Amino acid sequence: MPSAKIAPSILSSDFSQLAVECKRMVEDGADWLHMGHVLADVMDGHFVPNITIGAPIIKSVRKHVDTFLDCHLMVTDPDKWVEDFAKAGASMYTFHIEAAGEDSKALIDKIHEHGMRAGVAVKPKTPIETVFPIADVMDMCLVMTVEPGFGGQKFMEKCIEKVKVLREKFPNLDIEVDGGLGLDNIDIAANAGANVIVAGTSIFGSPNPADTISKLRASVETAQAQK
Ligand SMILES: O=C(CO)[C@@H](O)[C@H](O)COP(=O)(O)O
Ligand SMILES: [Fe+2]
Repeated sequence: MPSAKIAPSILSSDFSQLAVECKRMVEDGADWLHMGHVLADVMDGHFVPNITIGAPIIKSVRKHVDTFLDCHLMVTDPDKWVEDFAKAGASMYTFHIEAAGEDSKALIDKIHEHGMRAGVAVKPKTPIETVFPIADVMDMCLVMTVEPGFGGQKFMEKCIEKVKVLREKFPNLDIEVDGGLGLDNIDIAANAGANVIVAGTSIFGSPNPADTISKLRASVETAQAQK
């Protein structure tokens, strides 16, 4: 079973202090930093109704931390940004299967050629079976537990069934959950087999982020020990 990793989502950070916020999370025990990217695509409209940050910000953050940068691309044309993110210092490039469709396998190859790990994200309404044909080439599956676009939304428990199905079929795969996760629902995700936990609001909004990170990790490790 792959190890537990806690990835605070910088979407919930103070963007005016981004490097300081990232360093604070690393000092508080974060394994990865989850960098959500929602870019406007002027040709196609938006994948989600929000715009946040892109590769230039990753490049700036990379100067301050050597932590694993887990980049979640919520964009209509994920193929377009691979080179920029690789050059900027991204560690993982996770794209949405809804955006890449039939081109997913070729996109994973391209991400690998650019020296990054490849993650594949699925929105709440997308059946998990859509990733099965590429499961042997992807490095991680991101199961969204909210509709992508914003931090601070309510956890959708029904998405956890997908985590169970994936874990059963792919015991060694990194399975990431993202959206509405915190100490009140982490056990549900951990018991289903998720090992990479994204948490924005619950970590950045905690009076003691180090304690929250440590409790989230303990939940995953306890669930893994019981399997
Ligand atoms: O990808 C996304 C939202 O689309 C996330 O990574 C959020 O940033 C998670 O934030 P919380 O739901 O934990 O506040
Ligand atoms: Fe995310």
